[in-house]
Amino acid sequence: MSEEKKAGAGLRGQSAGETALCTVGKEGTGLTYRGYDVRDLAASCQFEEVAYLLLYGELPGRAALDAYKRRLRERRELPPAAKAVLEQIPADAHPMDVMRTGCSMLGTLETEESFAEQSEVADRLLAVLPSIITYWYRYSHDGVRIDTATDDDSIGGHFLHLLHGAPPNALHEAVMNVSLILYAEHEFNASTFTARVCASTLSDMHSAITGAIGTLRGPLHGGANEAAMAMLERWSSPEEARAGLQGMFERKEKVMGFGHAIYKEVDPRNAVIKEWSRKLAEEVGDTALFPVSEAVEQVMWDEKGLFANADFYHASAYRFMGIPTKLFTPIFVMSRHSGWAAHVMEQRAKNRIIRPSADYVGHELRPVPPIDER
Ligand SMILES: CC(=O)SCCNC(=O)CCNC(=O)[C@H](O)C(C)(C)COP(=O)(O)OP(=O)(O)OC[C@H]1O[C@@H](n2cnc3c(N)ncnc32)[C@H](O)[C@@H]1OP(=O)(O)O
Ligand SMILES: O=C([O-])CC(=O)C(=O)O
Repeated sequence: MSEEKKAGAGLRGQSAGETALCTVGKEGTGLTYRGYDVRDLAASCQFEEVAYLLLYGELPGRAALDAYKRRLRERRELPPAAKAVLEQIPADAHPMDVMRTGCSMLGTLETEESFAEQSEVADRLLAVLPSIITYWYRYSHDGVRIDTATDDDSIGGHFLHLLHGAPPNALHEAVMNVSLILYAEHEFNASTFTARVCASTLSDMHSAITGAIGTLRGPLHGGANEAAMAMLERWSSPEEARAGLQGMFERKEKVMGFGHAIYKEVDPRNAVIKEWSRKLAEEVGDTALFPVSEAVEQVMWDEKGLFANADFYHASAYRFMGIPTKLFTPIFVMSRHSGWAAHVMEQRAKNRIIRPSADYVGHELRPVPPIDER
């Protein structure tokens, strides 16, 4: 990419507004949610506490957290009309399309009539997104109509329970909790910015979240965790991975799960999820995927100066927990919804329609030729 193109391309380095929710890459590395370091949140909080922090402004006390978790548990059931729609979606549909459709469908059944309802809509979606994806998955793949109204304590546990048909062990529930915290919020990334643009027109919450899901789907953004898994499973040893990477470099292919638009030295989420992936590798007795992942990480750093981003070790972590690859990015949705909804609320609180300008690079003004002369 030329320097001239790079300067303006992708709005890189330009501020597009204010937020009190998050900082990304200050001093090149850190990530904070409302002033808390994400590593501290991941070490000592439940995802529901972090969602509450993002949506309501402060970490909850014990009583507020218990009440919030109860509130979310009560909102896990799908309306019959949503189930009927999900049952029509074929098994080979992409699960991100299912998430997008499910969210949009809910917008027709439980429409946000006024912004006074925004917290209710945000919490309802937070509670029901795992139900949407697992209801469709289990119906289309296993032919069962699951009861999504479980009393699992956590959102991560609820998801794994519905997916596998049995409650998860403590390690898996802990990994899901950390994963959901790490993915929850990231300033003006592409999907969040989509949500804010939509909200800035005074549109409804479901529209903003549906648009954000569509944006997260791409392999340059949330879809990279699935793309990283597809790449890693081609190699069964570090040697194969090193050779495979050389081929990718020669063909100038992107290596998914590496690089970042904002971080320049490290993505702080990577070290956290990597350690949990290592624990899971020990649990399942893995001798291939984790060493292959580490070899890829080393080669990318040594030869390209590129570091693993949040998506890379999520691939192996999710695989070790038996989660199908195509459900990786929907888990990202289940988490990032908390950030998206918080941004929608922040945008609404101090709104001006988001409408930048473009540098025109097309034709000079010219006459319209008669149709037979074109
Ligand atoms: C949760 C998330 O969404 S994190 C991001 C997930 N996405 C991925 O992992 C996809 C792979 N990574 C990428 O495509 C990019 O690094 C992005 C999209 C994340 C960031 O894009 P940009 O900000 O445009 O990257 P940046 O300008 O830093 O790239 C610099 C150079 O490194 C190259 N590069 C960046 N990432 C990679 C990569 N993963 N593999 C190979 N080359 C890369 C770019 O092609 C670019 O080369 P060029 O100057 O010859 O065009
Ligand atoms: O910030 C970005 O551009 C992408 C990212 O890491 C995220 O959304 O988590």
